[in-house]
Amino acid sequence: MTDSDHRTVIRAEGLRRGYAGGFEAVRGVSFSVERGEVFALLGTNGAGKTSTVELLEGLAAPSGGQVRVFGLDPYRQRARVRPRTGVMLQEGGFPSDLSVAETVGMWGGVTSGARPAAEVLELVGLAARSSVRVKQLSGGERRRLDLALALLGRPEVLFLDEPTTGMDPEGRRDTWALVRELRAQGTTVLLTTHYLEEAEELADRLAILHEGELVLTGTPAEVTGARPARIRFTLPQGVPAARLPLALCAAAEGQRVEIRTERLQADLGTLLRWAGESGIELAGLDARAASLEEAFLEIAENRRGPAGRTGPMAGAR
Ligand SMILES: Nc1ncnc2c1ncn2[C@@H]1O[C@H](COP(=O)(O)OP(=O)(O)OP(=O)(O)O)[C@@H](O)[C@H]1O
Repeated sequence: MTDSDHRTVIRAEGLRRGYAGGFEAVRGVSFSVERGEVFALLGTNGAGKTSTVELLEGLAAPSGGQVRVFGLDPYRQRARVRPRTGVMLQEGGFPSDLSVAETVGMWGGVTSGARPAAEVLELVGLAARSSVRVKQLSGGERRRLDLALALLGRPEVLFLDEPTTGMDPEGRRDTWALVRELRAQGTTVLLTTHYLEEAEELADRLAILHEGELVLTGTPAEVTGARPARIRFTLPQGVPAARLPLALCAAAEGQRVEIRTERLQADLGTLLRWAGESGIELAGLDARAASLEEAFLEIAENRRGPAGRTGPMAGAR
């Protein structure tokens, strides 16, 4: 069975991308995306996300391996693949003197089966800004316009490269709601993001890239579920951490204590009973399951090369 009659919409196998000068930004990446799925590609700055997505979009040919979208080669068979995809690049680059409506109209003119401009502007929450010139839009509004253009052709597959960068929290929530709505209508979404919360909110599955290699793939629950939860608090002066119940695997620095556990509920119960019975107040008590951010940082830390190629941690700021 081929991908074109199968549920698999995107398939990357041993994908490589080298740049002039010999640097290889993508080093043997394999994954697949199923129809109707939101798949997030995460990674530190320079991990190779954009280099990978451009191969999927057919903007460049891989230097090794293979990519298929709808069972087709997106580079060599671009004319057949492109009309079925929507691409939101990191930089839209449209003429800044045109109004929002003119920009959408111009784009619609070269898009087959385009949605009406008013409909697409309504979708991305820009209807009230349609007569404003592009150069007068805020950074977040420009991202919405980028998204509007990507949605014009009612794409089966939507590539979103850092879609909410520059958006305020409300804009981000609106965009998340829109992505969920598109998924509910059957659109497949491949997303890159620096916001781990965004991946946690949206992704059915995710992959973490590091220095051009895929180091982890799974659902958000699989990625975080394999890691311990943690409980943090500060003990009152005069109460040493040595007095904590032995069953708790605690590490202390002065009065500040951190417990790492795979049995969050049981250990939290033990701790609270002990504190209650001893009349001890646990200041700043904080208990939480492992987050995607922790999984991400762990990978980035463990794999940081001696030459320090790894940039600042995305999402850690
Ligand atoms: N045209 C190019 N020529 C040479 N090297 C390049 C080129 N484009 C990207 N690179 C390098 O390839 C690596 C991967 O870049 P890429 O933009 O794919 O990473 P990214 O994960 O998207 O990063 P970011 O999160 O910062 O957007 C980086 O080290 C980058 O400097």
